[in-house]
Formats: sequence, structure tokens, C-alpha cells
Amino acid sequence: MRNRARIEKLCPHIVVTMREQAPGRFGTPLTAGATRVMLLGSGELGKEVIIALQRLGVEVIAVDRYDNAPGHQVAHRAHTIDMSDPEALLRLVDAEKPHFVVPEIEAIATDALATVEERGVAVVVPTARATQLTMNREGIRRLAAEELGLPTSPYEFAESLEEVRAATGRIGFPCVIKPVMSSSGKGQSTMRAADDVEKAWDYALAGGRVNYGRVIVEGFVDFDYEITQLTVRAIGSDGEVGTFFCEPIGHLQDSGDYVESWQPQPMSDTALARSREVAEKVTSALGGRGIFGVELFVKGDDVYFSEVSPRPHDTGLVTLRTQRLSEFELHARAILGLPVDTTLTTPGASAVIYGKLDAAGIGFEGVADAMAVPETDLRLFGKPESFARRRMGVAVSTGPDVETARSRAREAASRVEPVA
Ligand SMILES: Nc1ncnc2c1ncn2[C@@H]1O[C@H](COP(=O)(O)OP(=O)(O)OP(=O)(O)O)[C@@H](O)[C@H]1O
Ligand SMILES: NCC(=O)N[C@@H]1O[C@H](COP(=O)([O-])[O-])[C@@H](O)[C@H]1O
Ligand SMILES: [Mg+2]
Repeated sequence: MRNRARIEKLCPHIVVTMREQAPGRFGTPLTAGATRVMLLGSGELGKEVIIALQRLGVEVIAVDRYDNAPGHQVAHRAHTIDMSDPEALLRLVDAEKPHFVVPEIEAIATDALATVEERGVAVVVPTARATQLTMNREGIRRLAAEELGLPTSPYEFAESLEEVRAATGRIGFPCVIKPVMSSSGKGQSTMRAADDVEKAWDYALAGGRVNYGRVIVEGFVDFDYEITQLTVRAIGSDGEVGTFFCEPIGHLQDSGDYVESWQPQPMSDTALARSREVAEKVTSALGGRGIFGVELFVKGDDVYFSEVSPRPHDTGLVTLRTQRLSEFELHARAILGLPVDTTLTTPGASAVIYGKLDAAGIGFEGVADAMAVPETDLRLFGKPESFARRRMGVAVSTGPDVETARSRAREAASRVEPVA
């Protein structure tokens, strides 16, 4: 690989420096014996992972593409770099010497992570290969559908307007188009007829994470509901890595971005068993230790694999209040080789608080009113800049049942008013 040769030329000094952390041995932060974890991406999800690690006395280094990211504000040290630049990434790993490197977003120089892993510099969570396969929809879709034989929507990849037209001809309308490298619904749209194709192609080109004109065209799955099956690969009581499942999380998406989630999602026994079978297969194929968010579409008893995050999932923010250990605490424990417990303690729900305005350093009114909703908590992420559709916070509520929790979370989120 071109990148690899460049990295090795520029960073010949990257060698095996990792001291294997025996499970059970933890150091003191900010001393030579500290157990060090580096988060690559320090948004709202990383912030919670960092807090969970800090509680276990781990030294945490937060990295993101902009200053004062949410996780930067709670870590021992904060760095701002271009994480898609392999040389910048390797220089930082070399300087900080973390024992574990924990990707929190997809847009990372995954070749550099492979170098870190191959040379035994640090453990990449869950594995460098998992981050490589999931950063590009093509990698994970081909693994799931073609190697593992899991049910998915029909799909094709395309690199031009003509190829997209040909793909829609074979797949049929409606169908969904997405850049192969994008997340949170960016560049994604549903095409309902031939007239939609050109606009959808232009939108996908503009919405990709990198300027790379390749898209996936997927048949539209007319699902009854969709879930995130949080799945943890962690050391079990037998000392081996085992698979542990959380209760299924149901969610609502708007324009490819999550707006509400709840746990547990009621499911038939067959659909739940199939979901877990799919989750077990795909997470075992990716390997390593950590939490995974397996996204599935469910129609009747049929389950279709959509995609997987080898890290905490945004819809899993609900677990901050519904599980004995949140998805963030589970990730921290799994990474460190500690036992996990996926018990659900109460039904609950989350509702997203959007920025609603484009401005830096915004304020929030109505916080007390929101918290006056029974069994309700808020997270305000502290992002330095707001955009109308940027997720700036979340309301998390519990209740005797999912419906009550959902209406509480929605009500609380609606009481928070971003102001300039
Ligand atoms: N083939 C499909 N059929 C029906 N709905 C779909 C399809 N693909 C995506 N969707 C809808 O769009 C949502 C977002 O899709 P997807 O997860 O692929 O996008 P994403 O950009 O990776 O989002 P995120 O990063 O938040 O997971 C899905 O959760 C689902 O609601
Ligand atoms: N679906 C992936 C997801 O939710 N990722 C979360 O959003 C942050 C980026 O937010 P930003 O775009 O507002 O900077 C990421 O850092 C991660 O915490
Ligand atoms: Mg998704």
C-alpha cells in the first residue's frame, strides 16, 4: 500500500513499545505506570467512554479534529489533529505511547491503525481490520452478505450517474443511495422514481466524507421496525473472549440520523434469536474486544443486517439510564479485559436535542423545566459550535414502560431551547 510505505519511511522509529497490560493490573494516572487509552474522536460518545475510563483510574488522551471537543473537556490531555492524516496520527501515538487506541469515529487513517497493531505499538480497539472494514460501506457489506451469507437488502456499488441508473434498473424503486464513506445519513437519500436519480447522485457526491465518487444503491427495506443490537465481546468467566448481548434498542431515524431511541424494543422470540445470530456472526468476524452496535431491520420474523459500528452507538445513549452498565462502561470494561454485565434495569428512552441555530458558544434555556419531567436526565455535550442539525444534547428518561419513557424524553427534549 502506498500509504504504508510512506508511513514506514517517515516514522521508522515506531517500534514495539507496548507493555502488555496484564488483566487486573492498573496503574496510577499521570505516573510512569499508568494504563493509557487514546480516543480517536472525542464527541458525545467518546466523552462518556472517557468518563467511564477515568473512573477506573485510566489515563486518557482525547483526540479530535477541532479544539474543545466534548471529550477534550474531560480527558487528561487533549490534542487536535487531522485524524485522516496517517503521519500525524502515528506521530501522536508515538509521543503519547497509549496501551490502547480506541477509534470513536469512522474518518480515521485506518492504514496507520494497522501499522500500530502490526508493530505491537498498542492494541487497536476492537481490531484495525474492523475499523478498515466498517469505515467503507463496501467492506462491511461484502463481508456480511458475501462472506458470512447474512440477509441484507439487495445492493450494488456505482461510480457514475449511468452506473447508478443501471443499478436502480436492476434493484427497482424505491431504493436508497449512500456515499460508501459517510455516516449520520450524510449524502443519503431515497429514490422513488427515475426522475429522482440525478439529484440523489449529486447529493451523494456532495455528502461523502472524502471526495470519492463511489456509492451504494440499496433496495428499500420496508421494515416494521429497526433496532440496534448492542453486542459486547469481552472476557467471560472462562477467561476467553465471549459474546454478550444487551436488550434490543428500537429507534427512529430522520434523514438517516437518529432522533429517538428506546429500550427494550418488543420483538418476537424468532426475530430476537435471528438478530442475535446475525450480531454474533458479524462481531466474531470483526474480532477483538469492545462494544458493537449492530443495526438491523426487522419485518415480521425476518431480520436484515444493515451495518455495524465497532464502538458505542448513538442510539445506545439510552443505556446511560436503562442498564446496570451503560454501553460506554461496557466498552471501557471490555477494552480493559474486565467482566461485563448487560442487565437492563428499567425501560427507558432518549430524544435528541438539536442545535436549531448556526452559532458558536450557544446557550440553553429551559433546562430546569426539562429536568422537571419525571425520571428524566439531560446530557448537554458542550460542542463549541452549533449547527441547526447538529446533535448538541440528549434527554434520557425512564418509566414503567417504553411508551411512557418515550413521551417523557420527547417532552424534556422539546423544553430545551438553544439560544444565541
Ligand atoms: N436499505 C434501506 N431500506 C430502508 N431504510 C434504510 C435503508 N438504508 C438506510 N435506511 C434508513 O436510514 C437510516 C440510516 O442509514 P445508515 O445507518 O446506513 O446510515 P449512516 O449514515 O451509516 O448512519 P449512522 O452513521 O447514524 O449509522 C437507517 O437507520 C434506516 O432508518
Ligand atoms: N452516528 C455516529 C455518531 O453519532 N457519532 C458521534 O457524533 C460525534 C460527531 O458529532 P459532530 O458531527 O456533531 O461533530 C462523534 O464524535 C461521535 O461521538
Ligand atoms: Mg446507521
